[in-house]
Amino acid sequence: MEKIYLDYNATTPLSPEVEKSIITAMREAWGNPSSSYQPGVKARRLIDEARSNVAFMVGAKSSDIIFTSGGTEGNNWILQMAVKYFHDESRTPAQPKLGPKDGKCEVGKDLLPHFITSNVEHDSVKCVLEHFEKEKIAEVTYVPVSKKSGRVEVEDIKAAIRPTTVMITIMLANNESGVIQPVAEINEEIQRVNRQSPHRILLHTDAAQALGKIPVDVEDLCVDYLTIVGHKFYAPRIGAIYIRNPHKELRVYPMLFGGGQERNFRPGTENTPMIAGLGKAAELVHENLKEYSSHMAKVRDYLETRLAEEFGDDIVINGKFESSTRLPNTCNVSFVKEGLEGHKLLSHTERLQASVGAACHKQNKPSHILLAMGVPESLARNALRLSVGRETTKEDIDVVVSDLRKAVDSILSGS
Ligand SMILES: O=C(O)CC[SeH]
Repeated sequence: MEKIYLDYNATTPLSPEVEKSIITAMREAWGNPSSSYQPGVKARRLIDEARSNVAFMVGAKSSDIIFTSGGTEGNNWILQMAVKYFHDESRTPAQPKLGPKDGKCEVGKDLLPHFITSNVEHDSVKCVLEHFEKEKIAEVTYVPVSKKSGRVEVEDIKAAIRPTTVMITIMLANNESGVIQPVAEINEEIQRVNRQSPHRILLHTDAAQALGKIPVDVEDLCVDYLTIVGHKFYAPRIGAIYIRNPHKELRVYPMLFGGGQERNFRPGTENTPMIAGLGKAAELVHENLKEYSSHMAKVRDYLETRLAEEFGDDIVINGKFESSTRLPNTCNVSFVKEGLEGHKLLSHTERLQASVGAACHKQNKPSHILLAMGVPESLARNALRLSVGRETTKEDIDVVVSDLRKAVDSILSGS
């Protein structure tokens, strides 16, 4: 029987237009983009067009966009650039910043850059910062999200600032709960702090889960860096980063060295077909976001209505708070009765394809993100993450709810 895919936060298929653009680029723009003859010129033209479309999607200039292999590279690179920026600035104790106590650095102590982040970040941010701590490359404050909203609070971020704070990195929307983080509010406040200080606190957001679902605009968000991930918005497995005015305002510290591509910021012969696909996907988002978002919200809301009709008080929706908003496509639901662990439910469904949390997390452990939001362990263990896509229909939802009913009954009856 045909499967119903409800794991679009894990990854998305290529949209037909994107697939076509990739194939065309493979066939017609196979040249090295640095070559001056026709196949190379064609490739260069496709790359420039893609850069422009990616920039349009996030309200940036083309020159602010640098292509990468994906979100993990982008997040690693941006965090490493912040460390280099800190030492370049040769921050000295003589220039205290707003700090938790008297705002003074400990004179004579080797200063380490300090990062502020949340406790619900994706591993490609969380693990980098943990590595920085372990290797004594940086200090990190993990600001807990409020259990009343699933969001980090602006005041808690401000309270974490130290004289050595070099970057605040908060994801724009969470991959498991869908909760949208107050990145614009935080950054507007930090811009005020920056205006009163000799040192700039850099501002980054991992926009992986937000792109293609909600509006993402670098000026509205007041970010200095933003991570773009293709395979969450029907593009291929490639990505990009946004840097505000690279080398004019913010210095770019390459992680890779080589043949000069990407203005020497990120060398390596460009992956023209995948970049062309990313550009086409970005163009589709720029043109159709309202329609995509509205459809996904309708279908996700229908899903939650049907789940409530079918299971009543035997389920709890995680991440649905009065004081915060969620991505339009994400539903995180826990089954209350004992024995209904998420992974067991999925093994008993016949048609549903979904996950208990992030694809990169161990499926049989309760999600640290749900625990961080205050979801009791028993419910975190029994959670399913259901994320709808552009093509998901209400008929699909009816099938999924019926599939879950059969799975629940089968587990509870011991069959
Ligand atoms: O499944 C997710 O939430 C992230 C995978 Se990159």
